[in-house]
Amino acid sequence: MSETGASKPVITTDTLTANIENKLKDCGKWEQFTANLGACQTDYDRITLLTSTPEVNDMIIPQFFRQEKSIEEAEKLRTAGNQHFKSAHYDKALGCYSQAIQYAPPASAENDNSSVLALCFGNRSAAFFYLKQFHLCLIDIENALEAGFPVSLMHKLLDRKGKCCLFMKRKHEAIAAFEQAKETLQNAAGVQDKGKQDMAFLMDQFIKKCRSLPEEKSEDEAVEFVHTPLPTLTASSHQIPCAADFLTLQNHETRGRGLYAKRDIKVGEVLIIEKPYASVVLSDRTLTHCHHCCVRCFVPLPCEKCVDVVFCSRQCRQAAVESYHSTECQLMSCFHGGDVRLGHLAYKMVAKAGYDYLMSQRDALEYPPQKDPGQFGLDEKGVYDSENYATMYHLVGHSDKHTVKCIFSRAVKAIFLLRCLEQTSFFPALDDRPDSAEKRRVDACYIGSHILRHLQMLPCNAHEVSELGINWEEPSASPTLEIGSAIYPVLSLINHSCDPSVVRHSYADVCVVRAIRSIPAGEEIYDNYGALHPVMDYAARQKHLKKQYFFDCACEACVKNWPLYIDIPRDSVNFYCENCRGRVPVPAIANANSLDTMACLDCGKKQNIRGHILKVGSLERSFQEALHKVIFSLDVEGDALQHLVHFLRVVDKYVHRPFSSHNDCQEAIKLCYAYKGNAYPRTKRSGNRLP
Ligand SMILES: C[S@@+](CC[C@H](N)C(=O)[O-])C[C@H]1O[C@@H](n2cnc3c(N)ncnc32)[C@H](O)[C@@H]1O
Repeated sequence: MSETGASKPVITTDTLTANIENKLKDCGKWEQFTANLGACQTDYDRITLLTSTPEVNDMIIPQFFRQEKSIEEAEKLRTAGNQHFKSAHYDKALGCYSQAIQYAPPASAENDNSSVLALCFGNRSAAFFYLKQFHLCLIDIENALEAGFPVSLMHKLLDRKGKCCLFMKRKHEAIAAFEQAKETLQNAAGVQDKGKQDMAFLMDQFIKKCRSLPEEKSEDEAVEFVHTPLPTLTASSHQIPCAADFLTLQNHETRGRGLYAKRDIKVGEVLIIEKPYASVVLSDRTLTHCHHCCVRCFVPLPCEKCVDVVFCSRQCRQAAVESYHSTECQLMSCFHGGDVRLGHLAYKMVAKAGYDYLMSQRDALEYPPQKDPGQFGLDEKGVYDSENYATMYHLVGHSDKHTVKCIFSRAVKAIFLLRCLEQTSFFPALDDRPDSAEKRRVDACYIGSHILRHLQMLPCNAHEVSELGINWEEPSASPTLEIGSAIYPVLSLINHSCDPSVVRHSYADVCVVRAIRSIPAGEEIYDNYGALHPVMDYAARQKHLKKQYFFDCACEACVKNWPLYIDIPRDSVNFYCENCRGRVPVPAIANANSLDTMACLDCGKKQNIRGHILKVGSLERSFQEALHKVIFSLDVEGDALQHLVHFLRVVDKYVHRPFSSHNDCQEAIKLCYAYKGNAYPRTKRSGNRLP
């Protein structure tokens, strides 16, 4: 790795693959090489072939370009921030201070300019204060104190803390901060005695004001900045701990493993709350979203060593460093320059599992004790646990269906990532034993085979981590933004339908799965793989699913060729036949009283379903009102969501899909749930400004 940090041109792994292909063609070895690659049976054989072919191996040298922490750069950015601050451009000042914080090295024994980081935090706290973001200001004051804020300026920081607490009506904290501020005045540099007296007088005035405040309980606003509190499962499954106890894992002849309902599941019930085994934020979000949990950072905290990632809290930073960040810190620009995309996730999965685990589990992973593929990933107690690496190892990869060229490009990427891993402390150091180098070569091929395996399975198993980009003017037009990618071993068990029964939402990087239509006992749970029947026609859906997921969809919407949303007939609704669950067409729900007996289109039986029609019709008004509240005002605090859920439960009982009101209701419910998860900005009035 370059120790100089000098800028070097960076080549993407796609270009690298093309260059290697050209080189092999130029020397007439391409045909034989691809034939050999096509004949390889395992990922280990594939990695071994590429690494033992000099024309390939010698070209896969990641270019390491890293930007170091720099006091000079930090000071430059802090000065720019101060200029914006003086002109009362607090938003711009905030941006500069956040960048300065990225570059400022933390305090250390060798680093006598240690207060730069603390000063940057202090400056940013001032910008938050003037933006009236008192909660965020307090966090940065704590950051400044932790980073060693200079004693000579401490009175200013504590005075700001007092004022923040006063604005937030935290009476006792405010008094304590002003008292402390007064005490530290004696150390204030460059302030005459008279100035100190004036300041102390003002602080006393504030203390008086605080004392006159009523006693109030302060509320923790922190969670509201990013998402509402996580829901809970009523009871969790013994077999799949992050899933509800009414789900079970089964194997289907053509669809493979899937999750099934053990009892009737109602619209709105929570089925799964899963933390990913690993997640990554997208490369354009690395300075706005937490590297560990993907949540939007309002007070970004830098990594202490690299300038490329931010964390939302000390806890996340510590968890990342202890688990995997030490094996990627300083390599982030290499991943971005190499444009490895999902490769970073594959890398992180292997880094998190660790060398010792992967070596010790080699036999168990390659030759699982279970004979039935439907049982793969279950541990010795029969538990399918998302924290168990074996669950991911056995996710469907379809490696037999990829073209040789595709395997080649993924294998190049895997070796690129392996070389990155080799730059870190992941592998044990070579020792003096004569076979040490050879053992390392074999180990490296084995670790590389895991990266390649994940690169093949991630395109059909990884999920996005999302955030609702709230458009307060037109809530129904709020886009769902992709902020990261993650691997959830349980979610990955859910098969696809173009008419899904569940919907997923992110709370930080935790995924919450809820029922979006009624699911009868025994039915399989269906997610959607980006091919929804109301908005994508049959041919486009089939093409997408075949290309990325290698199957022909035979869901009800596909088999019955349901129309697109805009083409769903509005002049007639099909109710369930009491005899055969077939279709009884009803021309106008509103005129149910005038309707007589009607015949089922499927079994021909005549019946009077006026009672059912009236039940649906009686909800029409509350449904429309709730829909209006959600779609036009994103009013999710009242009972709108409850009305929508009730409407859907009743409609599901009596009416066949497709039914346009069913779609409208589902979309409104999804918007409510999306708002409860990651959503930004969460308030209409001020928004939460992004540093
Ligand atoms: C994310 S995995 C789902 C879990 C998978 N069935 C398993 O056994 O691990 C996606 C893969 O499952 C299969 N699959 C998903 N939905 C399907 C469907 N509706 N029909 C047939 N196969 C399906 C396809 O092979 C697809 O690539």
